[in-house]
This record gives sequence, C-alpha cells and structure tokens, in this order.
Amino acid sequence: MENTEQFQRFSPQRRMSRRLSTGGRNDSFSSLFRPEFGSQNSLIQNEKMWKLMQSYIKNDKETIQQSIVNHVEYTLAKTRFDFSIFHAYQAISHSVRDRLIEAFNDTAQYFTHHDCKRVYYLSIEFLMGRYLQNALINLELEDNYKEAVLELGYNLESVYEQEVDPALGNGGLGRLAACFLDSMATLNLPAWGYGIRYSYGIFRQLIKDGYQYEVPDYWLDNGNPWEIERLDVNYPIRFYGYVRKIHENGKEKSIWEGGELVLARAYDNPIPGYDTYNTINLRLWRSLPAREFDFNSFNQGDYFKALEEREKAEYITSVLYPNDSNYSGKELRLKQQYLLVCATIQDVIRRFKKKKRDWKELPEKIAVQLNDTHPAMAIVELLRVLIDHEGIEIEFAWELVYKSFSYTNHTILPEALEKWGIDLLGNLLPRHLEIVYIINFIFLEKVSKKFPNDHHRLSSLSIIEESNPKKIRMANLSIIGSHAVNGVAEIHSKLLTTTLFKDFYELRPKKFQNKTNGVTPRRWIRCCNVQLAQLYTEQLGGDTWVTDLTQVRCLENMVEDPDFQNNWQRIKRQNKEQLKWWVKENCQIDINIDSLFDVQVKRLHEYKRQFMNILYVIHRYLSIKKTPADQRHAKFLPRTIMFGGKAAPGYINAKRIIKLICSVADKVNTDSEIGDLMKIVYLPNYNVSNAQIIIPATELSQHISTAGLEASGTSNMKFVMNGSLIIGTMDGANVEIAEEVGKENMFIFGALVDEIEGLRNHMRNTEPSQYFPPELNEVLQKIDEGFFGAVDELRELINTIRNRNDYYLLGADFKSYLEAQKKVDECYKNKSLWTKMSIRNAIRSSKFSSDRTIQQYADEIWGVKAFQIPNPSQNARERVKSYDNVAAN
Ligand SMILES: Cc1ncc(COP(=O)(O)O)c(C=O)c1O
Repeated sequence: MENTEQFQRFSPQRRMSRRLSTGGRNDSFSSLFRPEFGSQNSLIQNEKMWKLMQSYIKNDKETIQQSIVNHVEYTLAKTRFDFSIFHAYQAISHSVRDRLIEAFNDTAQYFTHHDCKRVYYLSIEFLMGRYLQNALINLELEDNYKEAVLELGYNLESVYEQEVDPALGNGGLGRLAACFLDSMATLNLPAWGYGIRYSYGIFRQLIKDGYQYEVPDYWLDNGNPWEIERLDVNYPIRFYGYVRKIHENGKEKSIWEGGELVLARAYDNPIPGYDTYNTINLRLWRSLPAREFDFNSFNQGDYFKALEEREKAEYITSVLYPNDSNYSGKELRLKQQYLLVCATIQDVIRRFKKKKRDWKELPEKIAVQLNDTHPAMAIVELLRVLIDHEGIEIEFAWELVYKSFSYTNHTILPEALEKWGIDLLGNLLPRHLEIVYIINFIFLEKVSKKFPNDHHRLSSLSIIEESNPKKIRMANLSIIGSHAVNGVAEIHSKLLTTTLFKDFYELRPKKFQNKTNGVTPRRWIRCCNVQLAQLYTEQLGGDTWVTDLTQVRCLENMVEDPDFQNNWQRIKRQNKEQLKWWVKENCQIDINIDSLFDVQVKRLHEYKRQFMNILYVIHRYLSIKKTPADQRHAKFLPRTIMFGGKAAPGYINAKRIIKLICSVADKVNTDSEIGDLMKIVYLPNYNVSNAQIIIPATELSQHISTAGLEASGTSNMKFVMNGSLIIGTMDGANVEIAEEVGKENMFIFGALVDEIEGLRNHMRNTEPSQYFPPELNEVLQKIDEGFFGAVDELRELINTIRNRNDYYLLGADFKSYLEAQKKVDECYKNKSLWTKMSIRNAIRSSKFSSDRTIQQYADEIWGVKAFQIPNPSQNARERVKSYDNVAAN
C-alpha cells in the first residue's frame, strides 16, 4: 500500500482550507480570491468529525439496501404512498453517488499530494449518456446492487431506464470527449475534463408525418444526482468593457475593465475508472449573475429591468448550439466559449499556485488539450493572465503557453472552421483582440525571416483573414499556440498536412501528429452488450479484457468453432430481439427478426450521404417490384433498413433527406407486395442510450461518407466491436479498420480520396444524366414524378445532385455502392460465413479502444504519468486517512 503512511502524516486542518474563489466586488483579478477560512473553523479543528469519516461505506447487500432506504426517507422525503420507480432510481443513484464521492475525494487529494502533472481536457461538449449503469459497472458493484434492489422490489434494468440521457453534445466530438474521460480515469491519469453545464442539451427529436420537430430538452427537470454543485467555486467572467493603459515602473500595463460581469459556478461530475479506485472529475460551468449589487439601477426605480439584466447572465449557458460540423458565428456562442475558458484558466492557475513555485514549472505541471477550436481562446486567456495579472514578460509567457497547449482538429469541412469577425470579438473581448494582434505580429515576423517575401504564405498562416470584415481564424490561433496538433485518424492527419494546414506543416513538421480516435470498451461492450461481455469473460477466463482489449484477439482460434459461432449468433439474435421491441414501442412498426438489420445512425449531413443510402433503398424496392412475385423470395433477402440521427434545426437539405426517408418508408412498409422482404424505419431521437440498444443489434452498418470528409468517425468502431460488418468508403477510421480486420471482412466501395478532385472536375463538365448510372437516373425520375409524394421539396433535394453540382459525389459512387450491396446479400445468404466475418470484425478491433488513444496522448503529447490511488482493502475497508493532508481540487 504505497504511500498510505505518508497520507496519515498530514494534519486535518488543511482539508477544508480550499481557497474560496470569488465573492464580493470582483472588479480586479486580484480580488478573485478570498482569504482562507479554514483555520478558524471549529469543524475543521474537530478531530471527531474526521475520525467518523475514516471507514468506507460497505457494499454488502444489507448496507446497500439501508443506504437506498435512507435516501428515500431523508434525501427524497418520500413515503410508501407516493413512491414510484423513478424515485427508486433517484434513491439508488444517490446511494451510488455516495460511493463515488469517497473515491472522488480521495483521488483528488492523492493527485494534489503527489503534485503530479495534470491534463486538462477542454471541450465545449460532453455527450455522456446515462451514468447509473456505467458507474455501477466501473465500481464493480452491479451484481451487489442487482441483488439488493431486487429484494426491494425493483429490477435494476428497469431502473436504468428511468434516467434521462444527459446529452450535452451533438455527436462524435462530444461523445469522444466522454469516452476519453472514461479512459483517462481507467488509466489512472491525473486528468480533469472542463465543459459547460447547459440547461438544455441537444433537442429531443420527434418525427411526425415525416418531418423532424425539435423539442427542448430540459434535462435537469427532476434534478441530477450525479453532479455536485460547488457553491463555493465561482469565478467572475468579464464581457465587453475597455482596455485602459497605465504606466508602471516605466512599462505600459493594460487593464481591462468595465463592461459586464457574470459568474461561472462549478458543477463536478465524478468519473470512475474501471478496475481502479481512481475517480476523476468532469467540471462543468454554469453562468450566474455576478453577486454585486447595482445600487444605481435599483435606486432609479427600474427594479424589474435590473432583474432582467441579471437573468440574462443565466442565459449564457442555457442552450447547447445544435449544429454538428457547422460553425455558428453568434455572439452568445462566443460568450459560452469564453466563459468556459476564462473560468477554467482561473481554476487551473489557482491549483497551480496552491504551492509556491516558479512560473517556469507551468508546462511541467499542466497540459491543456483543446478538443477542436471552440476552447481556443484559452490560449489568449492564459497569455493575458500571465502578462496582465502576473506581470510576466510576453516572450516568456508565450513559451509557457505554447508548451502547455495542444490542439485536436476534427474536420476539414470549410463550413465548420471557426472564424470570428474582429468587430464582434473586439467588442466582447477587447483585450483579447489586442493580444491576438500581438501574437500574430510576433509569429509572422518569424515566418517572414524563414520565408522572405512569401506574401501568399504569410497570408495563409496569419491568424487574421484579410476579408471584409476581417476575421480571426481560430484554427490558425490554435496551431500557433500549441506545441502539438493532431488529426483523429491516419487519413485525416495526412490530409491536414497536405491540404488545410500544409503551410503550417512546412513551417513546423514535427508539431503535427496523428491520434486515431477510440471508444471505451466499458460503455460500448461491457455495458451495452452484456452477453458478448460474458462470452469474452468465459472464453478468456476472466474480465481483464475490459481494460486490455487486445486480449480478445486470442479468440482468433475460435472463429471456426461451431459452438462459438452458435453462441455468437444467439447473442446477436437476442440483441436483435431487443431492438425489435424498441422499434415496435417507439415506431409502431413490426420488423422481421430474420431480416438483415442494416443501420445508418449518425448526425444528418450531406457528406455522410444518408441520401445515397435511401436512393439505393428505392432502387432495391423498384427491383423487387419488377421481379415476378413467385421469384422475389428467392432473389431478395429480407432487409430492415434503419436510419437515425438529428438534423441541425436550420439545415434544410438534411431535413429534406429525413422527409425522403420517411416518405419512402411509408410507401414501402404499406406495400402488401413487399411484406417482410423490406422494412424501412426512422429511429427517432438518436442518442447515446438508444445507440446502446441499436449498435449491438446491428448486422450491417453504413459509413459511406465521400472520401476525405469524415475525419474519423467513432460509431464505425462501436459497430465493429459489436460484430457488425461495415459497408463503407475508404474514409476516416474505416481505412484503419480495414487494415485491422481485413478488407475481405468489410464491404468497401467508392472513390478514393486522391480521385475526388478529378471526379469533381469531370462532374462539372458532364451532363448528370450521362454520368449517373441508369439505376440512379431511374430512382431520381421516380422521385421527380411524385411517386413518394412531397414533390416540391423532394425535387429540391434531388436537384442538389442533378445540376452538375453533386459535390458529395453520390453519382460517382453509386455504381460501386450497388456492387457492394450485392456482395452484402451474397455473404448474408451464407450464415456461417457472415458469422465468421462478424467475429473477425469484433475480435480484431482492439486498436479502437480509447485506452490506446489516451495512452498515446499521454505519452506523445501531454507527458503525464499514471498515479493510481492505493485501493482500500476489500475486507477491512479501512479508509486511507487521506482526508487530512491537503485541500483537494
Ligand atoms: C449519440 C451519438 N451521436 C453521434 C455519434 C457519432 O457517430 P459517427 O461517428 O457515426 O458520426 C455517436 C457515436 O456512437 C453517438 O453515440
């Protein structure tokens, strides 16, 4: 038990000596910190209180039941006469939370005690999904709770269903951040996530008459047992105002003042690792009115107006922007971004300064990872604090910043690249605009020394885009302010260095890296596919594969084993059964359990080409119709084609694609000639908890983006891990999946990334009806004729590809897509062959564990090491007396 003794040597006084970080009039940065209150506090002096905290809560059935019942009575104040299963969920969650908090506090103190280098993962989105099952599995308490809860009259699985799905993200980027947290905790890294606690997550999607309706998702309606509101952790955030210059000791000093102040309050969300006691933190910020009282406005009698102003502060973190891969240049969005980074940087600096040390140690103690450019203003904010508040010379401050930051790029789509107009930015953050100009000036001077008179290069590298109005390019800022830049799959990282960031690459090639994405096997196998997890555990003689997925590769010798194949098929069938019931309940459609479950679930986007999928479905439908009835079953395999995903509310073409899918579904599903041969389903409100049902049940999943446009994808990895075969293009992580599982175990089609430019040129110079294959022309004509109704809007949709304007190259890839689909049918006819391919996909997918990804980030970018807190003895459960050493957090 490494370090236990050291823990015991510290005095209890310091435990609550955390500095309070706000309050009062916060007109200057130095007034952020209130004096410590610890030493005067009698509770802290009271040895008895801390002694009482020394033992852990036990995890036997009776203790668990008692803790649940206590929460029913004392937390929820419920009686037997008004108690529902939802209250049971709340009480159970609180009892799990108690256990999480023990580990969470001890972990925080352990890291502080070891003064380890920490990584801060900044992301504007965290798409966490439900907590309860994940927490129980990571704490290895699921069986204990199952038994305890059953005796109290509840089935744990039904209790899981009570939880709202916290959806504080749009899709891949936010879900990646959630998987990374799980891996950082599991790998014992001293890591913190920082994000925003939106009151409204991504909207709930309803599909009615084939149209998407967006319903606000006020996910906090019934409280959130998983968060800890930190009433004492509030930071002031300034917006607008002006910069005043003063001279001090012969130097010019900038003071940013005036404008508006709001507070950012911390909400902590414990993230437990698996097979470790370490539990890390996701700290989310919520905006609140600043506390100081504006006597003027209240005195002038405009009481309600003054209150309204204060309400506006809460609005900042109210809503998640529902755009995926699309930049929205709204001031409120910039406010959200700045609130996140300003509060986070204050928190990071406060923690760094808890110990007296030299600023040069900063990059040895912190690594800040930017998940895309949304939090990039953190670069400028840290520099501002160092030069304006800490009085550090700019050259040295810049070195500290640059060494501390790293940046992950998630897309090369031009519409997703963030660029803030200088008027908007300069108005909201005047001092930051000045600093951006300074950074840019220093940077461009260095560039022009290396490349004299290369104006083109200077203008492409500049942070300022010389457009009208001028714009700040956040990607350029992120690259310049980071010591490492990475893409998220090999092909994407390569494209960054050859296209979007080519000039940056030529300047500093070593800065550019690849970190292929990954997903956590805890949620995406162990939680969502319990039977598969059991099979692995039985076959491998233990469950250590959950933290070392490479072990499942050892099952290669089972691929030909008929018993293993049968088990594999049985598991898939049970998962299909579960999805069938979900579809019945949510879509009122009966689907054929023996049909091939063919799924495309992801955000609706033209580059993801759900449009091409549905065009193929129409072709298949027409082909069935053309075949004489008595030959149809011999010629066509039954398929259930499922789509799911949200369209951004303002994305008209994406919404038209939903309409087309639903119109085709209406036609096909009610066509008595088709019967069980084909069903089309639009799965509403695709989110993490639905994904956990859909993915394990899928047999074929579609990842069919135009080559070069999907940076990585992460759902492709989840599907493969769960034994789905991929029909896909050579794009994103599909390329590496093919390397791992073997091309022969996938259905690959379509143009390669190097061919795209040539195809686009060809398309522009050719009549579409000539370059489209006849099958596609036939399908387009049917839509045009009104065969599926909604003629006007569907015609608008098909015109997006018909007017020599098929940017996403559906026409070019359609023929090879048809061929790939034919191969799918052939393979599916041979059950044994399909099963073997499915097994190979799953057991060869270990590269795509986010544990691998995070270990690479830790070693190759962050330079952080694991610190595992000693696990308290399972028998005695004598608590490590860690409470008495240092102020945590
Ligand atoms: C709810 C949700 N949305 C979006 C994604 C990302 O999907 P993709 O990688 O296919 O874009 C995922 C990944 O599983 C997800 O769970």
